[in-house]
Amino acid sequence: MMDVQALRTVRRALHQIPEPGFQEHQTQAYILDFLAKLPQDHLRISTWETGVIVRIQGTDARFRVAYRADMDGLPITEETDYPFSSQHPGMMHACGHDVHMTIALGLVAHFAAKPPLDDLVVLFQPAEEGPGGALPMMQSEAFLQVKPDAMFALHVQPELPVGQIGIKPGILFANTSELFIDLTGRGGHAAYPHRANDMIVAGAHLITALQSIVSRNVDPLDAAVITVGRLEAGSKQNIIAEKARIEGTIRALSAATMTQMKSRIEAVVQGIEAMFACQATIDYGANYHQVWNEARLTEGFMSFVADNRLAEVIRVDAAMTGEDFGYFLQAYPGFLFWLGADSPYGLHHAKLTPDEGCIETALNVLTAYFRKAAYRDALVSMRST
Ligand SMILES: CC(=O)N[C@@H](CCC[C@H](N)C(=O)O)C(=O)O
Repeated sequence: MMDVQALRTVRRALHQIPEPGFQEHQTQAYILDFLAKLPQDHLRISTWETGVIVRIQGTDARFRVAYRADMDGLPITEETDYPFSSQHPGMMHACGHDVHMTIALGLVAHFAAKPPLDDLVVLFQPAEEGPGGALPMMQSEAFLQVKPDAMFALHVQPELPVGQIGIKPGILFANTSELFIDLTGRGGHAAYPHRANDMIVAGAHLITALQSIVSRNVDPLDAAVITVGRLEAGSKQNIIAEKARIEGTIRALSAATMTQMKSRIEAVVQGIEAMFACQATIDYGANYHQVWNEARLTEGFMSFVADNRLAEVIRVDAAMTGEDFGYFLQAYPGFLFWLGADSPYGLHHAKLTPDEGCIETALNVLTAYFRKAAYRDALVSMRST
């Protein structure tokens, strides 16, 4: 394995250059530069949009498996005390994608020097936070040329200690949909509310009404979330706002509940239109398919990691996070696991500080798993059923 200090240097370099989805140009250039310095005999490197696809030729390939890392940052102003904090104002790697990419680069470096049995494809995928790079990458010619038999990924988990891995078969992450609602009324002077149509008041009612959907319409034994993360309205304290924009996300463990929530949102929005005599439009933005871990591969991986004492494996509950890796897992068997990264602040927080020790844990687990082709039995049994 590459030495730990060199990998920390890679993570810190990537941490400094967070970029929005499909704008990961500097990140892509860094990755390509890193890859160019590795032994090239068994590597085939291509790009797709701002992503990178690396194929490592196996020595006795019976299967082709893929490992995916996401690349984009978030529009958050970093508040860590890192000497290597973000150099891109207003952007931060606050979801651990810098760590994910470092692990993927460590994996390529390891197998470039001594190739695995099966073909291993390592994907650097843009735009996980939005608008979603997995689906278009999966449909791209570049990906179809390296179509795998199975796919794997991880996500850092600040709430688990370093050395622990959290996973379960079946659903791990929720179905998600973005939510953008634009309200249009009539602007005017603050002193003449009766001659205007105030979209701040309409927006405030709408946000409150949206909260009733999960609490009053969804079966309490079913898990669902509606979060409004952004509200934009008005220009000055004494001007009545003509427009309001509400941005949020909807999550559900079942696709049927997602459909039900959308139809309730539409009814509530129609009610707001009637109540405030305004016009509303709804846009559901990017929708991510649930992350569903294939049972045989997942159970096999859990036993492999535990039996070889590579990490402490715990069976976790499903989470309401989303991941466009869910699209890959809809089409290809595989799994995603949580990697303990022990940060006092969570994902999407300006002070997220994952413990870099998690990089070593991940590489110990993944290099052993791919080196031993420990997924083969599960794939063989899936072929025969
Ligand atoms: C792991 C994680 O935090 N993923 C994101 C995925 C974003 C999905 C989409 N942009 C949305 O907001 O619905 C998450 O927020 O869970």
